[in-house]
Amino acid sequence: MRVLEIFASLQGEGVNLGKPAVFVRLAGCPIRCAYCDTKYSWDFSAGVEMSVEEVFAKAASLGVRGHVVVTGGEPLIWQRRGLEDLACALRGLGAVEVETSGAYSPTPELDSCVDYYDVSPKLSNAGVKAPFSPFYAKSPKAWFKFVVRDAADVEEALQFAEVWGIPKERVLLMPMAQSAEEHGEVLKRIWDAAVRLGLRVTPRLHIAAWGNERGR
Ligand SMILES: C[S@@+](CC[C@H](N)C(=O)[O-])C[C@H]1O[C@@H](n2cnc3c(N)ncnc32)[C@H](O)[C@@H]1O
Ligand SMILES: Nc1nc2[nH]cc(C(=O)O)c2c(=O)[nH]1
Ligand code: SF4
Ligand SMILES: [Mg+2]
Repeated sequence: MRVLEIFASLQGEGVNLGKPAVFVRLAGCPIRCAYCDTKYSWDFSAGVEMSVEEVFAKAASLGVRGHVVVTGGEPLIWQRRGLEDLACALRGLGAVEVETSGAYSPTPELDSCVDYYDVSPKLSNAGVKAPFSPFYAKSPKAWFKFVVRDAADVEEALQFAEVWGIPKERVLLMPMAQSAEEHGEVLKRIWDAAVRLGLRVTPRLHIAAWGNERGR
């Protein structure tokens, strides 16, 4: 697998917000959202080639236990090429959370070693057409993080959830932002729509604290 970075931080997004965690960021993403804050991950040949054992050893050496986040790029492109073994090995450090666009359903082998899917389905604000696998709507391990920047996006997120049968309690709205300033502004823009439509909002903790600093 090609690995971009392995670091310790707080989970800054989603249902596990605030938990200390080890992050493993894999290279490559074919989806290419306009708002992506990790464009350096798109290249499939970025990062360095590492074995499952090497990734595990580096992740374990950081000393954080309890939670592991596998992200990218789009980590599911590494299915059948080591991702299943990696997820199962990382469980030795804690619960395994996979960050994914939801474009690809997991293999049964991957699913057996994942504790949480942090799915971020793509709305029109991504500026691309990305597929969405209905697998996630039915998975008790999946939570849905919609990137929104205004009230219209909040409406679209709710519609998406309704169309795909995603339970409303599993929906989290997340501000589209790459700086603390932008983060605060977008929170204010989406606030009233979230209240009106009964949707939960979670911040991006690392963006509020550090901006879009790599390794945070
Ligand atoms: C870089 S992606 C990697 C995982 C996967 N490719 C995905 O999109 O879920 C990690 C998370 O960052 C979110 N994200 C990327 N750019 C963002 C931005 N500018 N504002 C808010 N969230 C963003 C994505 O929606 C996703 O939830
Ligand atoms: N602190 C922190 N939390 C995160 N949760 C998901 C991230 C990602 O880039 O996938 C991320 C990230 O890059 N940093
Ligand atoms: S799917 Fe994720 S990594 Fe890929 S471009 Fe979109 S936000 Fe970035
Ligand atoms: Mg990130």
